Amino acid sequence: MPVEEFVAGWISGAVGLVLGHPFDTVKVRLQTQSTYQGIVDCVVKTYRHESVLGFFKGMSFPIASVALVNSVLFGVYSNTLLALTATSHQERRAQPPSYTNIFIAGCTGGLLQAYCLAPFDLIKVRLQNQTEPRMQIASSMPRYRGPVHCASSILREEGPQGLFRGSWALVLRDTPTLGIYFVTYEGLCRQYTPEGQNPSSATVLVAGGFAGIASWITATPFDVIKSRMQMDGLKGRKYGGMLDCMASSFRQEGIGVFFKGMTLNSARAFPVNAATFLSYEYLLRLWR
Ligand SMILES: C[N+](C)(C)CCCC[C@H](N)C(=O)O
Repeated sequence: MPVEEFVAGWISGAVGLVLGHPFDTVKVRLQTQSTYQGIVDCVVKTYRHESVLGFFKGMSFPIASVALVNSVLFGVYSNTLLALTATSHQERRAQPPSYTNIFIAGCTGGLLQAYCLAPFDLIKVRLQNQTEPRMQIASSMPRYRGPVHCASSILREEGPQGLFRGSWALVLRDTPTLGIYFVTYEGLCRQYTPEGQNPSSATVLVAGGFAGIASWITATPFDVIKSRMQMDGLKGRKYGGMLDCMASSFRQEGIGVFFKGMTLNSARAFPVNAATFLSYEYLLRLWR
């Protein structure tokens, strides 16, 4: 089993993650809290109240887990393609796999990475939603002191299954949309690269960026539901389950609720995934 893909997936994921975290924090807050009027309002309030550090809340666990999550995504994707088409990463430029196989491999990678991601993503979302400034008076101490305290509190208060809250919505969000992700990336690379050659860095950046946007636009409706399910349970249970969460969000806020955070998801997706694919391709070529 080629190991390079796993390692390249890990490093490239970390690069993308740091770049995109501030966008992600604002998005999570807009999706789950109704105190903000919009992106600008949320940015201003976060900055005033919590300084620039507020935007980086909840980042340490994703950094630690991106190794696992992204290496599972890229590693499973590449190895599924190997099983389906009997071509390794090096051979794929000369013998390009069909889009159906790329889609199936992307979905398989997406499904498995969603399960690894679930507990880390939950902790990230809970920490991002703490709006207390870092330095404070005892009366407004945030509920969680950090990622480890957050994980242990959830285990204690909500049980082990509490750590997987929202994981169904996460699986539904990631499985088809990671198929779309790789199909878009490959499609754009092929479009702009002469046959049999490796795509140029500019092509990889643009194809990666648009793959991220296509995947995040389609993922946003389940992303909203996922974030809301993850916050549920913090102050008692509000939703009877995923379907109930969808129905009651729709009833209260209309169809627009499923598109909350779409602008930010797309704005974040371009740089994050351009960087991810560029470093991924670069590392794999380096190790050949
Ligand atoms: C499938 N979905 C769009 C949800 C995620 C795509 C993941 C790509 C990258 N790790 C990122 O954070 O943008």
